[in-house]
Amino acid sequence: MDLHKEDDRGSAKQKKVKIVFVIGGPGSGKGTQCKRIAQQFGYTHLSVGEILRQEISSGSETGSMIQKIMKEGKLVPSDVTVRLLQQAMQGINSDKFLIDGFPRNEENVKAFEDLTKMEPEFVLYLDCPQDEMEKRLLSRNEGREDDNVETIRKRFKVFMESTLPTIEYYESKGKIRKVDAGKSVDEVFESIKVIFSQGKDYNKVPPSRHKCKCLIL
Ligand SMILES: Nc1ncnc2c1ncn2[C@@H]1O[C@H](COP(=O)(O)OP(=O)(O)OP(=O)(O)O)[C@@H](O)[C@H]1O
Ligand SMILES: Nc1ccn([C@@H]2O[C@H](COP(=O)(O)O)[C@@H](O)[C@H]2O)c(=O)n1
Ligand SMILES: [Mg+2]
Repeated sequence: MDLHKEDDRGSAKQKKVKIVFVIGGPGSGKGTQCKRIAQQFGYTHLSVGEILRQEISSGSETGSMIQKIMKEGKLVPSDVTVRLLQQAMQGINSDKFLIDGFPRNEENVKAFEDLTKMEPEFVLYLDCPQDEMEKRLLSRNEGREDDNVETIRKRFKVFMESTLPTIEYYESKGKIRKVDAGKSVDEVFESIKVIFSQGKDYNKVPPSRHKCKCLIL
């Protein structure tokens, strides 16, 4: 991604943009925690699900394609997702992005790396038991078309089958920072604060010790 800024003498120099991905199952609390992180640590929060929902609201043909996929709990093709994400990033003058709900599969990872030539500083993984996530989603009440039992279970399946391999990929690069997201909002944020306050070596998960608390339905 071409992100440049002018220095004091007017010459263009490369802007160092820091990216943190935030992943976790549906209802693990990504949006809730990202709002707090953005506020406390000065990140720009971009929810990829929200960017896709905005495209649906625009009434475009791409939006209606996205709507059908979302209703099914499936994943939008990565070229579409990453193009919309890149446009959103380019429209904001920030050097710290918190990208919520991305990547969701290996295709997302590849499309992001190919298009932007950037890598995340680290990946925050909110690990939450599935029964707790289901309970949260069923009482979320935000009018989301995908918050019904049938679609929620499809989304869990997609998480297990497609997103967990991306967690393993970033684990192999030492980039996963895992927190127990099954606790209260305040308790989860306490663990997250430690990660964002300390150096990037905090809470690395040794590759062989990674375990997800989700169950396949
Ligand atoms: N730690 C928590 N304890 C109890 N409820 C929570 C917690 N974190 C979030 N919630 C609630 O659970 C619901 C889902 O949270 P949130 O929208 O942040 O999840 P998400 O991971 O962004 O989900 P999605 O992937 O569907 O966008 C919300 O109603 C939120 O208020
Ligand atoms: N990288 C992504 C992110 C999201 N989607 C689609 O949007 C839905 C909602 O996402 P939330 O993060 O708001 O839960 C998700 O179920 C997918 O259909 C996607 O395809 N790719
Ligand atoms: Mg969310």
